Amino acid sequence: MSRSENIHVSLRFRPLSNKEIEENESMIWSVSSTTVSLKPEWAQYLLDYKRLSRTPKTYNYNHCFSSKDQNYKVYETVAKRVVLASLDGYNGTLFVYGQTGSGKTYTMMGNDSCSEETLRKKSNITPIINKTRRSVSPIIRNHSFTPSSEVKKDKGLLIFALEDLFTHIKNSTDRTYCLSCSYLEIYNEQVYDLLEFNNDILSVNEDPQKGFYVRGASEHAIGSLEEILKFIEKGEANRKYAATAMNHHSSRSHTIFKLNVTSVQIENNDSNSITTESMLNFVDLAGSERVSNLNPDVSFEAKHKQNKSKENIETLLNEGKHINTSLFYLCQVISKLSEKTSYSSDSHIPYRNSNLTKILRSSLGGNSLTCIICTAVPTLSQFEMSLSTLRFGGIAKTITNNIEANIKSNNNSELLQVYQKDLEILRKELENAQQGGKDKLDEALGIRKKLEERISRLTQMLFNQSRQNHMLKSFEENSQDFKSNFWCPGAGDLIVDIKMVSQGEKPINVLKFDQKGILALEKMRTMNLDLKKKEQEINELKEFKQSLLDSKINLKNDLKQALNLCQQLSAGKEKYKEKCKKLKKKTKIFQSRLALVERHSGLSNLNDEQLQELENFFFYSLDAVKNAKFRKKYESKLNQIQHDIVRFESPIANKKQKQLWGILGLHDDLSSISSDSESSLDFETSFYRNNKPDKDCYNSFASHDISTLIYENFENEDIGRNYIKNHFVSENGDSIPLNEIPNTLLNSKRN
Ligand SMILES: Nc1ncnc2c1ncn2[C@@H]1O[C@H](COP(=O)(O)OP(=O)(O)OP(=O)(O)O)[C@@H](O)[C@H]1O
Repeated sequence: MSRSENIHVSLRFRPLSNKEIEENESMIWSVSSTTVSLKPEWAQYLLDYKRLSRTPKTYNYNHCFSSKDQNYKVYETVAKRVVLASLDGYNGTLFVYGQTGSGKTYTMMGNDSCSEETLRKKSNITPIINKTRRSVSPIIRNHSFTPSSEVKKDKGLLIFALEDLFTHIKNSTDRTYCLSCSYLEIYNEQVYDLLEFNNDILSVNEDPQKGFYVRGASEHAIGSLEEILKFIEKGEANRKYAATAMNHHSSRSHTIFKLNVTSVQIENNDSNSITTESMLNFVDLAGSERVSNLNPDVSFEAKHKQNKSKENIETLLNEGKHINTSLFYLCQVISKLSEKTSYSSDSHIPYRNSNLTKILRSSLGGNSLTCIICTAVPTLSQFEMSLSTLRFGGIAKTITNNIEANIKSNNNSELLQVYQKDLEILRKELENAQQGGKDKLDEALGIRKKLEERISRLTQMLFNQSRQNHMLKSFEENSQDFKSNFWCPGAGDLIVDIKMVSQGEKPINVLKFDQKGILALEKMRTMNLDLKKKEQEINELKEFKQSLLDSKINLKNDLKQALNLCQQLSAGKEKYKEKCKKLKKKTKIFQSRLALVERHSGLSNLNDEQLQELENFFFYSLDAVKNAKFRKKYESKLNQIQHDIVRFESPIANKKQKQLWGILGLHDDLSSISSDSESSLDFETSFYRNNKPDKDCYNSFASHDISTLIYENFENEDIGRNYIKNHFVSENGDSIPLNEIPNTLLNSKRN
């Protein structure tokens, strides 16, 4: 069953620093247990100097802490509840928010030493602007509040929380707890692992079930408080700090210390146990800062002989830019969450804008008891920055989270049941022994020792079991990663085992395997084999897919060809149809002709031969008819022509006739004339000339007559011809050769 709970917000002002006291800075805020307001005289002052536009309001929070309050009070008042709830399976987040130098790291980490070692280091601290990680513990940081020799020890909330947790775990008799931790840093928007420092950038991934998580972050099992403090110290040594005007030891990154708390409740009566799993986040944010506050304190630097290089300033500016940007996105998420209605969904909350908001996703509006401690500087000079922090806190406390304990029911192994029974028996024995008075004291102590041993063994077993489960889960989730981390080149399927790792083979992100981890390795080996098989199957499938693709292409081409063929066929079909139509028509005609033929010939059912004969006959007749038609046509034309000839010839003939008759008459006349041939010839020629007969007529008649004339009038032909030659000329005056006089005329004359 989940329940809603608003984010718990408290406000804390730090005391004035030595420097601020020297500069006569005043504390302008008055603080009660739950409210913060400006002191009236300072409110008026700020209004007068226009640093405030209207009368300031009183700010309410779940708790407010004055500059005199110690970390312990803060822990007891606001953090303890969240921390202890983790033992019952509730996720929790404690985070500190505020401007740079306002006491966030002090609140979270304190200024107390965790070990003798760190105390020894204290005297060697040289706060410098650095780009790289330094081996400086947070708990040995140099405070300018009191002389270093008199540093007042004050543990941070994280240390109080861990101490509290371990005390509770120790006192718990019905549950066994397993703790593991990881420590992350977001520097310039990149996520680093502070416990496995190798400068590898980790990615923040999203999982539908888990939500956002940092992939590849190392997780370390914790056996004791000392162990965990060592991890913190290691992480802090890798964290980035730098000196700025506001803080000589300013955090340049956001850090998230994650504590996984798993508990197993041991029931006496049955083998079922309740397992709870929770996550506690301790978030120390880098402080929002003004660019003007970034310059390192010159006097401080001079004191420490520190060179203020241009490069350092650029680094600081870049860091400041990233810090402010991510804080801006955090404020944006907070603001959106405060506006969130029951209708709006998470998709409207811009968690994805930065790694910080992604990592804090479950703490802001998710399943987590969240407690924000806003830290502020109470001075007049930092008024605006403090106001901004107060507003942030005001908005954040309106955000509601849905909280639900992460409880699982779990079946333990038979061994676990045996241990449970053993424990029960031992407890009873102890009770009996304790009741037996002094005599039984030794016995009771012995039983108690046994009981403690069993408990310790059981704890160890549960812890290993939980670790193993955790690892197996990780293997399943990140099998690919594990493969690449543990794959030994050239060793086939073999996995690098612990020995090889210890011999310096150096796989990256090595998990420290305990004996139980070997089991997990075995499982991983099997998984690798499975993976290989799967890869082979995938390859085969890929090949099959390729062959399918090839045949798809071939089929496509075939289809194209078939389509073309279809098109051609359909075009041919059209033609064929047309032809069929024509043939049908012809057949019809033929049939009708055939019928005609049959009707006229009186024949029926003619065979092919007969038909052929008929056809020949038909065409022959047709030719004959055609010829007869032609002949008739041309005969009539011929007649017409002949008729025309006659028509045209008759006047010529008449004329000829007339001329002939004239010639003949002349001839007679000539005969009767005296023998003076020359005169008759002259006459004759002159006649021709005067009558001008046409050339043909002249030729036809004259030649004949001339021959006759020659023959009849000249005793010698040559003399006659010469004569004619000289005197017989054509119409145009040329003399006509005798051989050209047509003989035909002679015939016609005779006729
Ligand atoms: N409540 C307090 N009591 C005594 N000293 C304090 C308190 N809060 C802060 N300080 C001192 O103020 C200085 C700045 O504090 P701290 O480094 O915690 O600031 P911060 O908010 O973490 O700054 P940044 O964001 O720059 O890291 C430190 O020297 C710290 O010891």
